[in-house]
Amino acid sequence: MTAAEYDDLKLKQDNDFDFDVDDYNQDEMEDEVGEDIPEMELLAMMDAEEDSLLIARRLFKLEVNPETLAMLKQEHLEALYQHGFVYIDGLVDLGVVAEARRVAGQLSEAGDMTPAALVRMEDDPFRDRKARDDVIMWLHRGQGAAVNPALDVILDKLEVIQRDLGQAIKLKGGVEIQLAVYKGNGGHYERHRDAFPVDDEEDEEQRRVTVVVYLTDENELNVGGGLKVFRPLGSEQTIDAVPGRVMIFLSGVVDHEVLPVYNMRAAVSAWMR
Ligand SMILES: O=C(O)CCC(=O)C(=O)O
Ligand SMILES: [Fe+2]
Repeated sequence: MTAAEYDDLKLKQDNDFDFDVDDYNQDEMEDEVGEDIPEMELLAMMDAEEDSLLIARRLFKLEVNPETLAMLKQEHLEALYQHGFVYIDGLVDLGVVAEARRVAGQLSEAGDMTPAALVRMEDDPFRDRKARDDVIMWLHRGQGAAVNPALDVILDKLEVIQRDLGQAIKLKGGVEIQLAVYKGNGGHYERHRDAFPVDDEEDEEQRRVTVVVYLTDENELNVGGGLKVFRPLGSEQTIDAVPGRVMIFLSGVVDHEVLPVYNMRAAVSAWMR
């Protein structure tokens, strides 16, 4: 239990005469306090103190020289600053998307990917305990499945995007990249956030920017699997997982949810710090 969660529990205890820790089975309590309540409640408490978008904005640099940008445009960076997210089409060749999708399907069919829900919490404490129905594989450039030429092109694009983002946002340079496949039987990923909002330039723990490249099939749109984003000011929007679309959002700012999906849905997600 983290200190904050402990404080939360203490608060509950102090305020509720009926609450007696000993009445609670330890496992149940772990479930309740350790998993379901804390992150979203903690985030809600933090959001109430200060809008997470305002916190994240403090990591933006004041000036960007557009000539130094290789893939992104200044307007994309401005949208990211304004809204906390932006999506861009046309950055990835659709032939590459189709081939990467084929490989993703093969890897998941062959059982080479791990159900994300089973990934050990120590490996990824923030995210993988949420209800999610995808299978995943970490990608490392030049290794294993990532040597596939189509996946390599996508990893290359992500590197370029990371450099561009680094022109506008103070990043430390770390990245983790994951291939995720939903097999299409109504699976989803419940509402969550990928990180806590930070404005500390030196922080290496929290993910700062999430970049998702969709490896969907243009003939299979409208069969679910949109990404519902909850904007910092409360409104919601669903972004379709259009083939090759690149969705970029501030990891500590934007809650999001993968809506139930009824065909195979593959994506490469990168978390940049
Ligand atoms: O695939 C997506 O659209 C988002 C995936 C996601 O939220 C995550 O892996 O954290
Ligand atoms: Fe996420």
